Amino acid sequence: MTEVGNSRDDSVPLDLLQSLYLNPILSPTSSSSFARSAAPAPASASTHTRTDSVTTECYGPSTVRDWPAAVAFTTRTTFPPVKKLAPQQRKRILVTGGAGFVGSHLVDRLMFLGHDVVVLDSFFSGNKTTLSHWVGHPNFELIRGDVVEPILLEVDQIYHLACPASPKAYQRNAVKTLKTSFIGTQNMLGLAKRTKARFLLSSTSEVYGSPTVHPQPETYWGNVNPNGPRACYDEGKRVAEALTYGYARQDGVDVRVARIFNCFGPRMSADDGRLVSNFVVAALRGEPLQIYGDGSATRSLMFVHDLVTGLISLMDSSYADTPVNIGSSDEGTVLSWAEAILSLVRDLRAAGQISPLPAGKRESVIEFLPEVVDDPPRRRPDTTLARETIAWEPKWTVQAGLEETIRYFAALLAE
Ligand SMILES: O=C(O)[C@H]1O[C@H](OP(=O)(O)OP(=O)(O)OC[C@H]2O[C@@H](n3ccc(=O)[nH]c3=O)[C@H](O)[C@@H]2O)[C@H](O)[C@@H](O)[C@@H]1O
Repeated sequence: MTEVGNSRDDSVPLDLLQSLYLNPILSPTSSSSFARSAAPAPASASTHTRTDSVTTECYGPSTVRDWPAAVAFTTRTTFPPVKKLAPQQRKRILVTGGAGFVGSHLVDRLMFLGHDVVVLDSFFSGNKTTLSHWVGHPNFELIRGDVVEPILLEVDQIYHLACPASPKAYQRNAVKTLKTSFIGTQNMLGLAKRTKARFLLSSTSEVYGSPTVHPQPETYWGNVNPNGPRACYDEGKRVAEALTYGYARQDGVDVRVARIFNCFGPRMSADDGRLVSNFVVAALRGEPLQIYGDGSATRSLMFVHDLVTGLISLMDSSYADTPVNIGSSDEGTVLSWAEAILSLVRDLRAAGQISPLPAGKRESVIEFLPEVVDDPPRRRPDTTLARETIAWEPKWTVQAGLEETIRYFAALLAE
């Protein structure tokens, strides 16, 4: 695969995207000018060069008159090349939670496509390093702020992603998760109403709870425990959906809702707590892969570049009637995913693509722990609607996505 995207207009070369999360870490010597040689620029691309600084010879009395232009260091950063869009095509896009795992990949894509991107993030579960490569770019703005506070901005589109997504993170502060889902979504819908921006809510497969219908179509209303440990997220996202359609019906806000199914990829944090990051990190460290329960629960795994393509396709489509499942049909048991990850790590090690096991460590084993409360026993999206309305379906195999993720974590752990 050389391009990522759904159509000619929204495609970005894969190696450009990779250069922002993989190449610089894998080859430290290339870090100062990464993307330049590895990645061909798209046809109509412009490169911005930032030069902060002036001279390093400013300490003698003769140069004092140059103050304050002179500073004591010189930095020079070449930004990755971005498309140059005509003013009528170029949008001002707000991404809440843009410093998070999914948000940062979405921001990379929107930046490469040539838009003006504003990120609003509280850094509760996001991380500044995911976007550091754009800081200072004229098309990019990073605001530290919490969506539970209203904000005044002028934008054309809002991708509302802000909310911790891993069960470990969203259960850590259940009330905060609920406030983010309700008040945060209300604030962003209010902003959409005022600015007439199109609004996309990142919802979740967790609105289906422990499903009694399989696979899950958007018409299924779900089976959620309203007061269990996952309720803060499941019910939070359900009320966020209700609010979204409330603003659409009552105030004419132009809305889209994506129900996201088990996404993984580079930039998940090593202690994120979800299946793929936990198993990959454990396998790389030579520690046990811990399965909660007997490993028979199923999940359908989707690689992050596919998700981002789905989000952009949905935002830019005319389909606004109902939520749309964005997920992969590649369903497997938790045990089968653990075994697949162990075997891929073994193969990549044998091929010399990642470093050998740490000294004194043996290859990981699988360990079974007690199951967690209300863990959905199975999950697979029915993606007919996505195919029919936004012409989207995943292009990455789970194996290709896992290999990319393993290389990323191997590089991260080696740092
Ligand atoms: O993407 C989704 O559809 C939703 O799924 C996730 O929830 P969950 O499916 O429980 O995600 P994981 O924490 O990755 O767990 C998947 C399965 O693996 C198991 N698991 C996870 C981690 C681990 O170390 N061991 C283990 O056995 C879990 O018990 C569960 O059965 C996230 O909570 C949501 O943000 C997201 O919207």
